[in-house]
Amino acid sequence: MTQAEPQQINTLGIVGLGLIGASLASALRQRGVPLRVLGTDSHVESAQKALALGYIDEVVDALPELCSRVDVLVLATPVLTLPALMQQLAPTLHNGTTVLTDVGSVKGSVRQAALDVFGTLPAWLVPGHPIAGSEYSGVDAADPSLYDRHQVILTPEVDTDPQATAAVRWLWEQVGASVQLMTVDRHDEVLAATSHLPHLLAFALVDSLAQESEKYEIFHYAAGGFRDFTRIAASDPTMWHDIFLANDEATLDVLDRYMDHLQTVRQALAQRDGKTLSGVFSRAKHARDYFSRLLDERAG
Ligand SMILES: NC(=O)C1=CN([C@@H]2O[C@H](COP(=O)(O)OP(=O)(O)OC[C@H]3O[C@@H](n4cnc5c(N)ncnc54)[C@H](O)[C@@H]3O)[C@@H](O)[C@H]2O)C=CC1
Ligand SMILES: O=C(O)C(=O)Cc1ccc(O)cc1
Repeated sequence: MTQAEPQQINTLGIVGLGLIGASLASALRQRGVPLRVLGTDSHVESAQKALALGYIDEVVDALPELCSRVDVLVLATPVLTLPALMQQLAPTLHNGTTVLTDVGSVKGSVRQAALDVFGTLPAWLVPGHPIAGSEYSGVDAADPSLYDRHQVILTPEVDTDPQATAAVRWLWEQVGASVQLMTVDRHDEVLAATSHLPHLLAFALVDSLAQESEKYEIFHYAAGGFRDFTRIAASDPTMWHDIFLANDEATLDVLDRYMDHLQTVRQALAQRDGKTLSGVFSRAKHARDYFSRLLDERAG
């Protein structure tokens, strides 16, 4: 499939200057991409800090003005804030001169919000999701190399303007990312398995152990595996509240399958069935070894 050439993009807008939004702005700046970047954040100090650090060129708090002054507008706020933002932007976006994209970790809820607000899926809407991030949040966590050699998934629909998709692709490629296209449903299913379920397990494990009688004493002995779980469990509660409520169905599906498998493992342990346990461990190790180069590349 040939890709459309992006129309000239001169001005970018970012709503939400936290980890993901400010990392994008700082990466564009560090790489010398010739774009004027306007931004806003409901937390006034975050926008001022992004300006002071030179990540953005101007703070523009009024959403209609911000939208009307940019070629591409990126929504980089928690997933459940997106319907209200789209509602506020709708009158300005109806002109169709601005490409709208987002970075939300769930895509079905973004599509539904667009349908609710616009009555149809607009040709200038290109939902997206950078598969890059960390347990840190806020403008202070911005990292200009965050997207380097990482993937960004875009979920355009059949009626999406190819030039709008090309513009968003171009943007992410400027900061070192490689762009993949996917359907919304496939995105939410894959991310439920590879990102949302692991976060749910980490939150639940750390919460459960922290509630036991020794309380926090066990954290003194956290090494290796448990330490890795605690890193994930340090992720932002607001962001993950929104992700799980927005992707509940796909997460429940994969959680149920995982719980079935966990029951099998539990039973094997209760019955001292070493053969079954070894089978589980060997297959898991084989999968990790097989994909280790790919996984290490992404971790860099
Ligand atoms: N943290 C991560 O590792 C990743 C997060 N994402 C997605 O990116 C989005 C942003 O996440 P982060 O940057 O990590 O969160 P963050 O908490 O670091 O930044 C979000 C920013 O949005 C601002 N904000 C919240 N509501 C707003 C509103 N109504 N209007 C204007 N600003 C508002 C907050 O003040 C904050 O500065 C989320 O949708 C998340 O699902 C995607 C990939 C990775
Ligand atoms: O820190 C980690 O382990 C992550 O997995 C970061 C992350 C969080 C949410 C996303 O939608 C994508 C990446």
